[in-house]
Amino acid sequence: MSSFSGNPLPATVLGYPRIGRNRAMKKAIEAYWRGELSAANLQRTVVDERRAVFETLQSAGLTDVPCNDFSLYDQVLDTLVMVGAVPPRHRDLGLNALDTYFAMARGTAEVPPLEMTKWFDTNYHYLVPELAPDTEFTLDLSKPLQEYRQARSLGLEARPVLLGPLTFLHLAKVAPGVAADFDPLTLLERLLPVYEQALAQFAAEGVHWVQLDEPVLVSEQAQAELVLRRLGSLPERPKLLIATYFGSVREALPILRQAPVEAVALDLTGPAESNLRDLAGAGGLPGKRLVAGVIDGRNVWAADLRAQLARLASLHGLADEIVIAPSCSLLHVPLDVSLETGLDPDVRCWFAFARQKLDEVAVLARGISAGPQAIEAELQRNQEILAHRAASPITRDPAVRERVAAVTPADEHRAVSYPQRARQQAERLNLPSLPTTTIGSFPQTQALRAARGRFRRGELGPDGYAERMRTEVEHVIRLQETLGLDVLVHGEPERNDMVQYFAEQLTGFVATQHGWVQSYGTRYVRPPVVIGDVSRPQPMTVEWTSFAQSLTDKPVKGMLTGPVTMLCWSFVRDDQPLEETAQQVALALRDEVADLEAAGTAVIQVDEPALREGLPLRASDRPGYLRWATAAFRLATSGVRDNTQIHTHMCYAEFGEILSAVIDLDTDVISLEGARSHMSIAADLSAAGYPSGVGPGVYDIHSPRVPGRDEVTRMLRQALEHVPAERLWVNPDCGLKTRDEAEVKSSLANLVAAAESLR
Ligand SMILES: Nc1nc2c(c(=O)[nH]1)N[C@@H](CNc1ccc(C(=O)N[C@@H](CCC(=O)N[C@@H](CCC(=O)N[C@@H](CCC(=O)O)C(=O)O)C(=O)O)C(=O)O)cc1)CN2
Ligand code: MET
Ligand SMILES: [Zn+2]
Repeated sequence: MSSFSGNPLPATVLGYPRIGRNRAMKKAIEAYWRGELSAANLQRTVVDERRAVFETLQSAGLTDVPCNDFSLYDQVLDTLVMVGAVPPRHRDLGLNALDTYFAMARGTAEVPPLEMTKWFDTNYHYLVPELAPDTEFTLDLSKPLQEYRQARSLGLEARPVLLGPLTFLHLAKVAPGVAADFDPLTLLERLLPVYEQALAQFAAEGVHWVQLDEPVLVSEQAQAELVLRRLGSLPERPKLLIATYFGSVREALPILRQAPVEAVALDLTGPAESNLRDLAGAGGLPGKRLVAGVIDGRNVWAADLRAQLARLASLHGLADEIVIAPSCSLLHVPLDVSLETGLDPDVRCWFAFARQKLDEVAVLARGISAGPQAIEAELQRNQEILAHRAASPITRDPAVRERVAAVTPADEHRAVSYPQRARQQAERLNLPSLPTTTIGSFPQTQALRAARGRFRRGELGPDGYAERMRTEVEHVIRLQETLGLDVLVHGEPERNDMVQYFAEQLTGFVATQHGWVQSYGTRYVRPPVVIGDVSRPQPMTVEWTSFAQSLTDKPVKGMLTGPVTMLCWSFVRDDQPLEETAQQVALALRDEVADLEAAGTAVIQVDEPALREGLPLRASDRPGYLRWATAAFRLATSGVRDNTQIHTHMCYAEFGEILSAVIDLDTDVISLEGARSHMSIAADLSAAGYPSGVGPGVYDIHSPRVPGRDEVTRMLRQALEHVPAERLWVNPDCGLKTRDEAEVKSSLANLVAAAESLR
């Protein structure tokens, strides 16, 4: 589609990716951290990349463009700064505003950072505000105003995006040292005046519209009426768009209808399509603008434009005005599919990344304003692409389907129960009590990544690359032996990422070259795409694991990524239930597990860090999800002999709601993250009747801080109050890939010393 020139169309986006062209933001911010770029030059990059996005949005022909959706790290952190809620420990460092910001994000030698956790059910992580009964709020509107003024200088009347007060308070946690029963929502009366001042300042600046993001309305309505009434009834304010996303608003719909605001954004994709029925049933949004989220903002499939036009037509009369948009910020999809020159063009055209989604909203807007005949050519081409995909043999593999159909309940269960297996495993492995291990990855150094870069560019041949990786594996094995760890790992040096690495080897997935999506701060991932039935043409990890095992007498753990995590961190098919794809991935992994076992691997870890993240936001959808998710994991792992030990690992989780699912996985050992409350997870698991081995992470790998021996010993003593010694494992709380070798050495030495002192 060519770029637009003509009247602006009733089309917008709720937010756009901010990683910059060619990952410019990552590169600039990390250079600043290393002291290689000045604050002024960092700011220059921000302005340049911000401008590039404004220009992209403008050239796509959108009527309304957002601003303040850019960020140096995270939009929740930006909101925290906007309302002046910097925690005392970061404020007291006495740093300038920029360095205080990064101190909250990353911590310093003196103080830990804010906690990081998942943004709803996505793979994006935000920083968790810490609030206390005495938290005071003061307004700092400089960032939103700066972005607004930049847009205006480019001839754009942009719409500042603010995270709304309800969502901000819901996402916050109780500050350290404050009673756990303190409810941040009680600060609403103190926070609302700051939002009122913000709206007043925007009005004084001449801002037309402000977008308040309140995704929490999808699951929580407490105080919503009050907030919308208070902000809506301000005398001097810009028009207000209340943006909801990640699901249908149900109970919040009457509140949004009644609220004295000018516009509401609703997710109308996937299961949230029920918003459409509810809207019609409720009599629409009279007197308001509806920002209709008809384009899926979280997945990468080209939209069915004709179907969306029909859906938009059904909205006729339900609002005063319809503006077409993606269902949520485009933060969660890659920038531009036209960069993917490595993809088969016949497949590439099935996808729409952020840039292509702009064209989709624009073309739909044109179809609505000027009639479908005005976009006949686009509709035609779109139908051809969809028909081509539906008929493509790539999408269906009869052999895979037959195998899935033949799965029996027996395939999803270990032959004997845990106590019996545990005895046989203990005999085979002969481990000391409180066995020590790590979660899999060792530091992914710049040198390793550079070697992979040279390999990709053809400057290093496959043999040279494999040799380089073997050298690394050997180094990691020797290091672990020197440290005295009990169950070793090969270190995962050959993996670009724990999901992409497997996707690159499985039929049915495609990986991208440039499809970066922000995961947190300056850490990005390239989620692969499931385009067809999944199968495993050949073993994926056996050579590396066997090589590592050949170097040592200690057991080396095989290391795989589980079916649920493979799907949660990929873009999934929209033409079949997730459950079916999960079974396909599980069968591929089951074969890998069998091959590892046949090669002599006695311990196999299948990571499921995303099990919690995949939990549906709505409680009523959860049991169904947990049923198929745990079944897929067991399908992948229960084909082994009794004396093969299956581990899993989970992180980034509030485990409370999934404890019984964790038990249902029926693993022999689980290692868990729990940076804040390490040992309470041990208590919770044992209270829930968890029967098998558990390694509650004894230190936080997200921070460069090295834990002392006594600290680790203390943690283990706490854990021992809940977990009997013969079932307690000693490990960090996640993989070590983001750390450097010096930190890893000292931390693991202290970990091993602590375990030994307790034996
Ligand atoms: N998929 C996924 N989701 C996840 C996690 C995860 O591990 N994977 N963990 C949690 C999030 N944590 C994360 C932790 C670290 C990184 C991370 O380190 N990302 C790297 C990129 C990792 C990667 O894909 N690396 C590739 C490409 C590296 C690269 O940039 N290469 C250069 C070339 C290097 C050179 O020639 O010098 C280039 O392409 O320009 C590789 O190693 O092969 C980064 O942003 O820097 C991401 C997420 C939750 N979600
Ligand atoms: N085995 C993986 C690693 O150690 C597990 C990471 S979970 C995000 O990196
Ligand atoms: Zn982890």
